[in-house]
Amino acid sequence: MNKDERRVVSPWNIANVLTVARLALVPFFVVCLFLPGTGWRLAALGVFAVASITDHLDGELARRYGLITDFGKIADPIADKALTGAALVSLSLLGELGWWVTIVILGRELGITLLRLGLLRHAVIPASYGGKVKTVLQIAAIVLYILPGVPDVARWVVMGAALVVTVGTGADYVIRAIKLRSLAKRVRGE
Ligand SMILES: O=P(O)(O)OC[C@H](O)CO
Repeated sequence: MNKDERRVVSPWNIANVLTVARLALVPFFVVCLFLPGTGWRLAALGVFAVASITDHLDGELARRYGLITDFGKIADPIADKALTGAALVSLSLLGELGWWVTIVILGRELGITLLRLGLLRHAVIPASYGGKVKTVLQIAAIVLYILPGVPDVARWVVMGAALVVTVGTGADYVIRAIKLRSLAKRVRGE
């Protein structure tokens, strides 16, 4: 074991603080989105953009400075889901996005979160590369829905891609979880 592996990383590091800050921005984003007028819409877009940038930043800082913690591996996807979930539900409540899209995406996100938490005693399942691509696509689609005047076809193409990757990566996590569980059982000799 080298010095770095022995080093204990506090969960209260800059990467995790950014993750928690993203979570804290969610209510401000929702309030701005529901307030009438283009000014508030653009404010909602600004808050959403800042929160989304922290998604990229926290992972980058954690990797670069060795700040990867189990707390971060669990909290980062939860903060992402809270932000995108709040945006999707709000857009559906405003009548700007079909409820079925929100339900499919939230169903996948909730299911994978429960799967992650359920497997915690065996291992922490971090976000996969596909999961990160999925989040970027969801964020891009949501931005197109929030921005006034974007053609419907552009919104649909990006949201369609987000839906496909969301469901596909969800299935991939389920397969990984099944393999992990049977491996853990074999190790315990069950
Ligand atoms: O697909 P998930 O559940 O691993 O979530 C991915 C994260 O949101 C990427 O930052």
